[in-house]
Amino acid sequence: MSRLIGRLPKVGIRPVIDGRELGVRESLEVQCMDMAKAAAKLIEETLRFPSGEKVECVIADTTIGGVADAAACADKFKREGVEVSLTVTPCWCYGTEVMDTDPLTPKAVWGFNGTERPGAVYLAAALAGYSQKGLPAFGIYGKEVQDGGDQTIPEDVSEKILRFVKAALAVAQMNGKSYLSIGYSSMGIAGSMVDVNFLQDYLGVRAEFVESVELLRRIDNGIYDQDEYKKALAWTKENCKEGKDYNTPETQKSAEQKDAEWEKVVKMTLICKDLMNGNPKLKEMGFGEESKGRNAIMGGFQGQRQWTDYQPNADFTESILNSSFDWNGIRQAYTFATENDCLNAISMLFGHLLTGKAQLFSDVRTYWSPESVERVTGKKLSGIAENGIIHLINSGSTTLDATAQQSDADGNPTMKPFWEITEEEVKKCLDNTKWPAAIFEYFRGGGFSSQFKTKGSMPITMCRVNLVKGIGPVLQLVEGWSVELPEDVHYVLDERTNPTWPTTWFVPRTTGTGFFKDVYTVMAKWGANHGAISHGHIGADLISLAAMLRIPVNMHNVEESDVFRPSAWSAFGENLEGADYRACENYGPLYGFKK
Ligand SMILES: C[C@H](O)[C@@H](O)[C@@H](O)C(=O)CO
Ligand SMILES: [Mn+2]
Repeated sequence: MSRLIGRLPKVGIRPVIDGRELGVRESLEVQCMDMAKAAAKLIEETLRFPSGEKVECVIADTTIGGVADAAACADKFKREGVEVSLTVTPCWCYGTEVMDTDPLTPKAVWGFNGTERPGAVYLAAALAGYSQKGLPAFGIYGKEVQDGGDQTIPEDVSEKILRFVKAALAVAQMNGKSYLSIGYSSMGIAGSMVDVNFLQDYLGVRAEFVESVELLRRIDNGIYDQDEYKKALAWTKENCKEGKDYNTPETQKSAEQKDAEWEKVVKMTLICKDLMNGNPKLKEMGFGEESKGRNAIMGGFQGQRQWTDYQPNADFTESILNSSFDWNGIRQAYTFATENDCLNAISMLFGHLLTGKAQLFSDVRTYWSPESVERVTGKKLSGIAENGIIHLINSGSTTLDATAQQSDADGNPTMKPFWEITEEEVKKCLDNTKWPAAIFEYFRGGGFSSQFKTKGSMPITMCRVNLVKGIGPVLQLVEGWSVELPEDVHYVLDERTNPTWPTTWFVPRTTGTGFFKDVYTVMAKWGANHGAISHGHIGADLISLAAMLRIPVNMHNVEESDVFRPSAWSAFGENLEGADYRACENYGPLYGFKK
C-alpha cells in the first residue's frame, strides 16, 4: 500500500481509428480495440508500483475517430485519474483531431507495422503534429511487418511500451509529492543545498523543511509510537550486532553509553518515518499535526556536523529506512539521503521508481588502479576488475539490500523489489551486516554505522543529478558491475579507509573512448561526491525518464540503439547528446516556465 497521499496514476490507452464509416471504420473496430487491450494486458501483467500495487490501465470507451471521441476519452481519463497516455492504431487516423493534447501527460503513440492500412503514416503524421504543437511524444513502430490479424506485440515494441510507461509513471508519481529536508546543508556540500525551484519546476515536488531540533522535541516528549519503539528496540538488539569498535580506548563509549545511543537511534528512525509519511498512532496519542507527516516521496537528514557533534549519527536510521525491511517486516524501501544530499535523493528516487528496488547511497571515494592495488596488497586484480575499480563507500550507511544476500532464480546475488524478498534473505542481509560504533573523530555524538561488503557480482547502474549554473540540471549515469574482491585484497584496501562503513566495489563498463575511456576517467568525470546506485542496467530507462523531465544527459554508456526519447528530439540534430541539450533547453521544465 502506498505511503503517499492520493491515488496512484493510471495509464490511459487510446485506440485511434479512421473515422470514415460505411466500411472503413467498421472494418477496423475489432483490430483497433484489440491492440488497446493487448497493450493494457502487457502493462498490467508486467509492471508494479514500488509500493507493490498493480499498475492499472484505462481504455477509452470507444475507438477514437475524431475530436468528439477524443474529448470523451479525455474526460474519462480525467475522471479515472489517468496521468500517462499511450495511443495505439493499425491504420490511418486524423492526426490532430484525435491526439491527446494534455500538456502534462507523458505520451506515446504505437503505430502498427502492417501493410493492409497505413498505420505508420498516421504515426508519422501524429508525431509531426505533436512536434508542431510543442507536445513531445514517444513514437513506437516495430521493426518487422505484421499481418493484419496478428494481435501479438513484438519484443521491440513491448520493450519500448514498457520503457515509456515505467518512466512516465515515475514522472506522474513524483508530481505533487514532497522532499523532506531535515536540516539543510552541512560541511558545504552543495548537493545538500535544497533547490526548491528545481524540485518544483522540473519534478513538481514541494520542498518541506524541518529543523533537526524537531527530532529532539519528539524524543524528549515521547512523540512516537511507544509500542512500536519497544518492538523496534528488541528487534534491533536481536538483529543488529555491533562488531569491532574501531575507536581508540580513550574515545570508546561505555556499554551504558552505547545502549543509550541505540535507544536514541531507534527513536530517530521512528520519528523520521513519521516526519516523512505521518502515523495515525500519533493522533491517538493527541498529536494531530505530527500524525500527518509531510507526504514525502523522498527525504534527507543533514546529520553532520552540528547534530553529530553531540548527538548519535543517523547511519542506523538511513540504513534501515533505505532497506526493504525493518522490525515491521518486509516493506517498500524509503528514499532517504545521507547528509541531506537532495540531488542524490532525487537520483535514488529515479532508480527506485523505475525498478521498485532499494537504492544505494554512496560516496564515490577512491579509484584503485591495478598498479596501486598490487603495490599495497601484492596481489593483481583479476576478472572484470582487472583494469581498475572504484570504491563506493558511504560515510556510514547504505541499504542492507546492497549486501547482495538476496538471490535471483539462478541463485545469483541480486537486489529485488520487496515483494519478491523472503524472510530468509532478510536474515542473511542482517547477518552479513555489522554495526560498529561510529568513528569518534567524525561523529562525537556516537551512533552505529552499517558495515558490510557487497557479495559476488551484480549488474548495477550509478547515476547522479547535478545542477550546473547556466544550464540547470544534468543527469549522468554509468552502467557496470559490483565485484567482490578476494577477502585479503578487500581487507587491505578497506582498512585504509573507514572500515566501519559499507563497501561496494564497482567496475564501470568502459568503452576505451571519451568519458568511458577507462575506469579512472569515469571517476574523474563524476560530477559530485555521491552517487545513487541501482541494481540492474537501467541506463536506457533513466535516459527516457530524463527526456520526459527535460533534464539533459551529459554522460552515459548506453548503446545508441537503446536511447529512446520523444520523436521531436530528432529535429534537434543527429548527434544525440547535442540534440538532447537543445531539446531540453527548447521545452524547458515540465512544471516551470522558460526563463
Ligand atoms: C569525512 C566526512 O565526515 C564524510 O561525511 C565525508 O566522507 C562525506 O561523506 C562527504 O560527502
Ligand atoms: Mn558523503
